[in-house]
Amino acid sequence: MTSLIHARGLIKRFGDFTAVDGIDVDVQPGEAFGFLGPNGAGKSSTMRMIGCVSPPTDGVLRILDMDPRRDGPRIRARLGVCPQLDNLDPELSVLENLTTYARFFGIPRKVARERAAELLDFVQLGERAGSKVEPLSGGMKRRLTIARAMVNEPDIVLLDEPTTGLDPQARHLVWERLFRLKQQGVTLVLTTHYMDEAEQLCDRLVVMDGGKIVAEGSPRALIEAYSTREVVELRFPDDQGSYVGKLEGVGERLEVLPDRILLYVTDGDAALAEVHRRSLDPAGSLVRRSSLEDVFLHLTGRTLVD
Ligand SMILES: Nc1ncnc2c1ncn2[C@@H]1O[C@H](COP(=O)(O)OP(=O)(O)OP(=O)(O)O)[C@@H](O)[C@H]1O
Repeated sequence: MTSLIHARGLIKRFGDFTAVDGIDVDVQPGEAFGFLGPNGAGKSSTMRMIGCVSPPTDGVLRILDMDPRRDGPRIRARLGVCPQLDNLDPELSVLENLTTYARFFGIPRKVARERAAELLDFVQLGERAGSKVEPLSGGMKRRLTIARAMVNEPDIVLLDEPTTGLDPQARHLVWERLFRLKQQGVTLVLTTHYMDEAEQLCDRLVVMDGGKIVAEGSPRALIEAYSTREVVELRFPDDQGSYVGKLEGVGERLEVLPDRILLYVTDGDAALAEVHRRSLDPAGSLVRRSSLEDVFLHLTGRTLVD
């Protein structure tokens, strides 16, 4: 089967800084594929390359069997994109946000209106068609962005953190719509911080950190591969000084490797937290509270404290 997305040794540099460091990715038709990882892992940079808005610095990238460096506009016409910022037009109504967007793809006005109305029903915003965007809640805006991404009947839908910043109920509504799209056979590629969502939605996941893929597989396989029977109890007081002491106290339950620390947890959703050496102080003994917590939060959607 031909991959819809095929990347080999894909690299993105910003000046001297390497944001995406030689990753390999293949996404098949109908697959829900997730990029998971902490802030700054390189997920959005990867998505922007796939979305043909940012050219790769190096490596092979083929989307829909085309080369983004040559065929960007043709590829973009067949993608649906939900960026992290909704960038909806506040001057336009909910419906017009879709119909205007449809015009960029040369979709005839009548078809655009019909399609937009159907999509608004699909994302449960049919009753808001005539209202302006601004009074909509964050979750509604996100659903509208998903509808907008579907307006050109795309071959691949790219979603950059579709549920970040939403309250649990709004998150659930967005997620449920995405699940419906997946059931309809739409190819989804998304980034997320939440392992629980990734587990429900994604057929395959890559975990990114420091621009590299550090783990890959089905959500279940990843959880099983990185779980142990041991329950790690970590409590982090606010004060950073005593935090270090506490951490040393549970040190035997952390696996400290030359380039990273592995933290194994099995209290419910087992997950792997990888903290690279950059989160250690020069002596290699201090783990900053934010790093461990952030990574754990990003992988599991839960905090370590209590
Ligand atoms: N245009 C840019 N110029 C310079 N550095 C950038 C640029 N875009 C991203 N970066 C850097 O590249 C790294 C990866 O960023 P990226 O946004 O891809 O990470 P991410 O995994 O999507 O994180 P987040 O979850 O916060 O969105 C970060 O250190 C970021 O500061």
